[in-house]
Order: sequence, then C-alpha cells, then structure tokens
Amino acid sequence: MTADRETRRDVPWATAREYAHAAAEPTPPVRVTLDRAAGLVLAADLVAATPLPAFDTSAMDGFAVAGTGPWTIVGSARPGRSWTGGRLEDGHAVEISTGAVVPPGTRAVLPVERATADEGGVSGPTPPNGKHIRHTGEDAAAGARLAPAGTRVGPALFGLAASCGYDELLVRRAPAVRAIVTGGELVRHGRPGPGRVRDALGPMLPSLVADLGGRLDGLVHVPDQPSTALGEAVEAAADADVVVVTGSTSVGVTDGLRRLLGERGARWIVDAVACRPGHPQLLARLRGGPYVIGLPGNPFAALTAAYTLLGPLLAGLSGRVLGRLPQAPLITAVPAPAGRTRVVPVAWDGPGVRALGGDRPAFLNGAALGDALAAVPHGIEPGQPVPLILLRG
Ligand SMILES: Nc1nc2c(c(=O)[nH]1)N[C@H]1C(S)=C(S)[C@@H](COP(=O)(O)OP(=O)(O)OC[C@H]3O[C@@H](n4cnc5c(N)ncnc54)[C@H](O)[C@@H]3O)O[C@H]1N2
Ligand code: MOO
Repeated sequence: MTADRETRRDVPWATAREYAHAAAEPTPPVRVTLDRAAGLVLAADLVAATPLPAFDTSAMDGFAVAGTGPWTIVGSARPGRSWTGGRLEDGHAVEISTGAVVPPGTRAVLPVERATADEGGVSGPTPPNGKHIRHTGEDAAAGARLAPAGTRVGPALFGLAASCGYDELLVRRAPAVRAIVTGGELVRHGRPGPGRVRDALGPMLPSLVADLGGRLDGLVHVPDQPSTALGEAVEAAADADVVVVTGSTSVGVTDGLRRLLGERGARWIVDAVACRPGHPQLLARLRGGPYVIGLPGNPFAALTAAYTLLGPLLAGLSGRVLGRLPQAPLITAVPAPAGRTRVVPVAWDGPGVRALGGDRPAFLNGAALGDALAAVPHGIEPGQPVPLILLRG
C-alpha cells in the first residue's frame, strides 16, 4: 500500500467531499445552442452583450410626458413601433404602452390610471422625473458580468442570456458516468425469491446521477463470479469520465473492487470515509483513465456515499465550485460515534430539521420521504446547526 493511500484512508466526511472535488479535472468547454444547455455549467463568465434594458423603456401603460401638465397628445409609442417625432417638447405627451421606447425629452410616464385624457389632451399630477422609466443599462451595463463561470444553467439564466442576445453558450458537458451494479444475489424484476435481493440501485442511479450534474450513459449488472467479470466491466467503461461501482466495496471474499484497483495501480483519492452509513465508499483514478467511485451495496449507504463523493466529483468535473452546504438547527437528538459523522434523513418543515428515522444502511424509507440529509458530527446537541444536503429542488 502506498503512503499516499494511507493518508486517504477513513477521511472525515467534509474532507472527503473536498478531496473528491479537488481531484476533478474539469471537462473541456464546448459551445452549444441555448436549447441544449439545460443543466450544463457555464465554462466562461456570462457578460451582458448589450445594456439591460437595451433602451429607455416604459414600465407602465400611460403617457410619456415632457414638462408639466396639462399636456397635448402628439402621438403614440408601442412595443416594436417607436415614436418618430424626435425630441418631445415641454407640454407634449405621447400615449405609450409598457415595453415601448420612451421618446427622447420625456420627463416620466404618467400611468393611465392617474391620467384624465380627452380629445387631444391629457392632465394629471406631474410625475417625478424618471418615474416609470426603466433606463438603458440600469439593470446591467454592456460588458457587466451577469453570471460567473461555474454557474449551472437554469431557467432564469436561459432567459437572462437570451435577453442580451445570446444564441449559444460556452459550457462544460455533463460528465459521462457508467454504472456497474455488482451482486450475484440481485434480481431485476418482480419480487425477489428466497435469499435473493431486488436491485434497488440500478433504478436509483439515472435520476441520482442527473441530479448531481452527470449523465448516466450506461449501466450493466455484473455477478460476483467469475471474479474477472468486474475487471472486464471496468475495462469496457474506460472511455467514461466516471465509473460508479455499487457493492463489492467491503472486505468480503466476494468484494473485489479494492483488490482490482490495487492491481491496476489506481491513484487513491478517498479510501473509506469516517461516516455512517457509507463507510466503505471509495474514490480512485485509474492510470490515464476514468475516476472510479465505489458505492456500498446497502442502498441507503450507497445514496449517502453518492452525495459524499460522486456529487462533489461531478461538480469539479463540470467546473462548479463546491459551495458551502446550507445549515439548520437539528432539533432531535442524533448520537454520532466519536470520530464519525452520521448521515440521517431529516424533515425541514419548520425553523429546524428533525430526524425521520428509517435510516439503517439498507433501508431507504427515511431518505425517500426526507427533505434533506443531515451530516451530524459527533457531539452535536439538539439545537445546534448541522450541514444539509437538500434532496428536493
Ligand atoms: N467484515 C466487514 N464486513 C463489512 C464491513 C466491514 O467493515 N467489515 N462493512 C459493512 C458495511 S458498513 C457495508 S455498507 C457493507 C458494504 O458492502 P459491499 O459494498 O461490499 O456490498 P455487498 O457486500 O455486495 O452488499 C451489501 C448489502 O447490500 C445489498 N445490496 C448490494 N447491492 C444491492 C443493490 N443493487 N440493491 C439492493 N441491495 C443491494 C446486498 O445484498 C447486501 O445485503 O459491507 C459491510 N460488511
Ligand atoms: O456504513 Mo455501511 O455503509 O453501514 O452500510
């Protein structure tokens, strides 16, 4: 065993997340059209290509007025059809719609509700200078940074990019993940027979990987025997960015993942995490090849391990920062053993979070119902804040 591996053994939970994130080399940037950018991550700052708004815009339906009232109505301005009469003179008004270009010389816009219009004229209180006008560049000047590289493209960012004229974005593609589900006892359909176990992880992985920012582009099931099968499956996934192996992370005779990584001279990044459940999880990188994540076979342990190592790794690969986790006071007692973090499903339906139970390593009940996973270090008293991994968008 290398000295390097020694230092990567039984890593504290928060440190394990940092190691996974720091080990990731971001995928190369690609330019994609807006309709293909959903969920991807900006590879460069998004800067305002035009001022926002791009022109002095009326924020109300009413009258663009110059000087003090009453005013003579000299024309109209509609979105896409501007007033062409030049500079508005004092005592003149242009009937204007929300979104139309405000004529030069306008003092303010008098909303229709405040105006009394009759044949050719309009009166009402003289509005303060600039009222109800969205001025050119008021939201952002041309060239201003709207979103930093590393931002995940979501609905608002699409709208923002389109607002200032982008048709394409420079992004990093979602890292390609290949999954290998191990276990000779697993069945994939129906109720398991005696001594058999229904595969819970295969159905869980596509949405889990997508939520964490990756793209699952293949999933195979591999039996424990012959013992060469896992190696062959890992070999076949060599072109992926990340290979996720479920099961086989422990030290039993049927658990071959650590042995396989040792034989191939993989570089250890995290060799087990000081948490419960999910202790035997691991992260290594094959020489010149993909990262390999080992998720324990117990389903809740696998889920917590995915949030511990896979999430930060995928964030790093797509150029996202590892943001600080939100925190909330834990209002129930959750004893964690010395030196270990306990990861438990919690409900967040008030000022604090409360443990839900249903959190034994093989049981997904609590996580299926929970709002978040709380990472509870040893010695936390009820009322103290704990970091949370949110399970709902
Ligand atoms: N001597 C030791 N034994 C174990 C240790 C240890 O430190 N020393 N750690 C335990 C912990 S903690 C865990 S977690 C498990 C991890 O085991 P593996 O990752 O090797 O997984 P398996 O042995 O294959 O399976 C464990 C358990 O999970 C069930 N399983 C596996 N895959 C699936 C699946 N896709 N869907 C549903 N259930 C699955 C499997 O049937 C077993 O019941 O090791 C402990 N042992
Ligand atoms: O820690 Mo294991 O991961 O208890 O289930």
